Order: sequence, then C-alpha cells, then structure tokens
Amino acid sequence: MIIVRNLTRTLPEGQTILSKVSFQVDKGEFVGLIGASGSGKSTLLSCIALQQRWTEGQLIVDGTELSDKNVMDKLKLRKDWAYLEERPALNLKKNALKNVFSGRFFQLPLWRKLTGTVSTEEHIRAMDYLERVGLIDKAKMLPAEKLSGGEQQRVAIARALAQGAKVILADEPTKGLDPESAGKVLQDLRALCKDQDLIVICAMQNLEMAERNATRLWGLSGGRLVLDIPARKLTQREKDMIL
Ligand SMILES: Nc1ncnc2c1ncn2[C@@H]1O[C@H](COP(=O)(O)OP(=O)(O)OP(=O)(O)O)[C@@H](O)[C@H]1O
Repeated sequence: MIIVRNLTRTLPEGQTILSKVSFQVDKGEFVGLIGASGSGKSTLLSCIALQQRWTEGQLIVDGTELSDKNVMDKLKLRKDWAYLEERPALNLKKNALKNVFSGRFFQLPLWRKLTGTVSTEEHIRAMDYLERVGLIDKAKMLPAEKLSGGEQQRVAIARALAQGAKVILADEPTKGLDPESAGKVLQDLRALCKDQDLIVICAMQNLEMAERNATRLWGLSGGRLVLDIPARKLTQREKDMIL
C-alpha cells in the first residue's frame, strides 16, 4: 500500500507545482492520472519514484516512510518499482528477450552479471512474460529498434515483470501510439495489475482510455488533486474541473 500525505513541491523560485497532494492506493488498483498539460502529472510520478525531491509531505510504502534523500530507499524502489516512460529505455540493438532478461540484472550475483549467463528457468519465465504481453513470436526475431512503439512499450512492461516490480509508474506510456497499439498497452497493464496484484499509476492524456482501462481516476489541476473516484465516465462538470 502507498500512502502519500500533503506532498508539496515548490521550486526555488517560489512556484508551487504540487500542492498538498494526498492519497492511498492499494494492490490491484490501476490509477489513471489525468489532467491538463502542466498540471503536475510527471512531477507527481517522479516524486513518488524518488526521482525528484519534494518540499513537504510524506511517502509511506507498506508502513515505512521513505525519504527522497535516502540512498537505501532509492535502491529498494529501484528493485520493487518500475518507471515506464513515453519512450521506453530499451537496448535497441538487443532483441525483446534479452531486454526482458535485463530486468533481472540488479538481482543477479556478481559472477552472473559478469558472465551474462541465463538459467533455463529465467529463460522460461522471460518467455512467459513476453507471451503475456502478446509478443512471444517477436521474442528473438528482431532487435528492439525494429519493433513498433507499442511493441517496445510492451517489452518494457514484460521487463518490469521480470524485474519483479510490484509497482509500475507509467508516464504517458501510450503517447504517440495509434489507438489500437495504445489500447493493447493499457489492456496489458490492466490485466497484469489484476492478475499479479500490482499497483499501477499511469499518467494518461486520453481521458476516454483512462475511463475505459483504469479502475480509479485521479484528476490533477494546478498541482492539486481535485478528483479521486472509482473509474467511470466523467460528468461534464468533472471534466471542466480538470481539463
Ligand atoms: N524543474 C522545473 N523548473 C521549472 N518548472 C518546472 C520544473 N518541473 C516542472 N515545472 C513546471 O511545473 C508544471 C508541471 O509540470 P509537469 O511536467 O509535472 O506537468 P504534466 O502535467 O506532466 O504536463 P504534460 O502533460 O505536458 O507532460 C509545469 O508548468 C512545468 O513547466
């Protein structure tokens, strides 16, 4: 469970870009984070991934308060959390399977890191993750650079699973994708969230996709969380509050 209390980020120049954001999110929830451009979505995600510092507030994960200044906390998150960006940071020269293996890198003993050996069990598991995101037929065939944007994003999701991520933070992972590919990425995230009891928090530009795929909607406006409801079609009044 993630609890955030009164998270505030003020820039040195005095501009407040997140203001007293509070929420609690449980395993199995897929949160669609929506809001106009500049409302603070990326800032909120990178603060809770401990990639940006906040000015005031608390982040509590499974009962433990984490600090944006503590290196050990950052290491713990690097293992248990995955951050998906608009352009997934894959090794484009390697195939999908090898990219998925790389998700396990931080957990391997030093000799395995140096020799690059992969056990049969890891191989099977990586193929299983690729199957779950519908890419089993493209596991070995091509370098990742030849995959489409949506396929690359799904490889990044499979890699997050191989890493053992319990929380996936995604910053507009479907930006620039055609509607069909975008839909597949979000459906994969939703299915995995349910099956593996993950927490997924996903900033999304497309409100309809958020309404359709998320289980819960958060609306940000001017750095404030102004909407926190179970996912459904928003009323015009709710849309006016956030967009
Ligand atoms: N380091 C920074 N210095 C100055 N301004 C910043 C900084 N980081 C964020 N901002 C400002 O804070 C606001 C929120 O930015 P953020 O990127 O979080 O918004 P967003 O909702 O993700 O926008 P978009 O949908 O366009 O990606 C913006 O006005 C942005 O210009």
